[in-house]
Amino acid sequence: MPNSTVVTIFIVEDNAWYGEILEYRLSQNPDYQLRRFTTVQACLDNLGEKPDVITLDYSLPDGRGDQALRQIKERLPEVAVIVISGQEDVRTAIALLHQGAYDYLVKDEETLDRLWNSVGNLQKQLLLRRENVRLREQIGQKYDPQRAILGESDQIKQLFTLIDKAGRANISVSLSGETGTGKELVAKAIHFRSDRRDGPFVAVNVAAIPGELLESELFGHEKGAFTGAINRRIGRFEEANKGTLFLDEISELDLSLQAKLLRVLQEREVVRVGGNQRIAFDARLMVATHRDLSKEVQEGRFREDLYYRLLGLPIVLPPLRARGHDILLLANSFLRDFCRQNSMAACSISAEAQHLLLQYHFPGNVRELKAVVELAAVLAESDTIRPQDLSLRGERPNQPPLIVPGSDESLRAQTAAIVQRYLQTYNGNISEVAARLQIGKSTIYRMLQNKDIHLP
Ligand SMILES: Nc1ncnc2c1ncn2[C@@H]1O[C@H](COP(=O)(O)OP(=O)(O)OP(=O)(O)O)[C@@H](O)[C@H]1O
Repeated sequence: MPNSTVVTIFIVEDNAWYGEILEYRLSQNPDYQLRRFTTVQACLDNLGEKPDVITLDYSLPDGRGDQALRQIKERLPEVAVIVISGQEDVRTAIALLHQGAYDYLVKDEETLDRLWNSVGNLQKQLLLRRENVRLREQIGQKYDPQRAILGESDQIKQLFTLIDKAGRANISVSLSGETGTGKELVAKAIHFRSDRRDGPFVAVNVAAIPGELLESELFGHEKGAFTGAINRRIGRFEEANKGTLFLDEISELDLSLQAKLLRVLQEREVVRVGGNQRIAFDARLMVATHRDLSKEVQEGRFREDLYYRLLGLPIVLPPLRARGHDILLLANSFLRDFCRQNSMAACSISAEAQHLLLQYHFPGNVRELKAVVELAAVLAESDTIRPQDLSLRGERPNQPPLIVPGSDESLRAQTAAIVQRYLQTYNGNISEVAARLQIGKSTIYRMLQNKDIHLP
């Protein structure tokens, strides 16, 4: 069954005429296996058939959509429920999405197309999931994140060789490269190629944790070790037992913690803050930094003995601007994924925009490229991305920089700002805004639910 392309869909609709229309539209895909019910109870009675998708009329004779949704989800948490309502009600939509509905559609002239797209997207996700399960079963191992590293340039080919070597040898690995070049991605790839792949991959960004909390984050603490230590907590070293511990931005570790880390690595034991028991750990260490660690040593900010202990196999990630046509390969891949995930028409990049991307210096590297391309897909007024849709720093001096390096949040904030502007212009008319931006109404409802935007 996991390999099958069939999607089982229940249509729950008491209006016979409308039910017929929905069934007719969906029946145009021969892979959709359809069943129709007119009451919540009849739907519940047949959940044993394990439908993949349920389209649920909000007002059924024996129950409202939210109650029905709860009952369905209690019994079949995996099923995707698309609620179809007679009238648009933002509050209800938000509540339903919050309750786990996959989508919320309003009965209007576009419902059939939206339903078709929504179910189409679900089918793609479902098939991917099934394929994934099948492959895992077939090769008897977990998904290989090395496949997630895209690139055909010589630099990336060399990187694959190093990942392979690092996967086979159980030595420390130190990754360096500018922000957003893929250091964490590579660390994960090495972990999943190593014989520790069945153990955990634990990542800690040293720079993101306040100094006073870092020691307990890494090594754990005993109950009452300090104000606020209400319970005992194991640290990341213990958590990574039998797996890999990835310490990002290692150069930000202060000198006193550097001394503690060195001792832990020498003795292969940790002592929780406020405790005295020595706890052995078995984790492979990988570290990353965007700084030149040897320079940090020279300038006295990083201990030399720790540096040599951590260095292991050094891997340097090239900046994106040095990867030639990989830029376009990555851009097209990010664009395809983004359009698919957001039910947008597939976009392409015009020759002029491609030229611009190839010329740009990408200080935020792959992370920046991803954000630029996704934002361009939102801003583009047709299905082709043109140079004016690309928010490249320094390209348009009159505009504030749209993408902040190192921040995945920036795209979200920018998208929200655009949607908010449109909502303002179109007096909060969600259908109008969705149509103009070519995004699904459910995307807007989700943004409202997350309080990224608000109704004017
Ligand atoms: N070669 C690649 N193929 C596909 N995606 C990539 C590639 N390199 C990086 N990415 C994506 O770019 C983003 C940034 O990657 P990652 O977090 O690994 O970078 P980093 O070097 O660890 O960044 P930082 O130094 O800021 O922590 C992630 O979304 C990652 O999946």
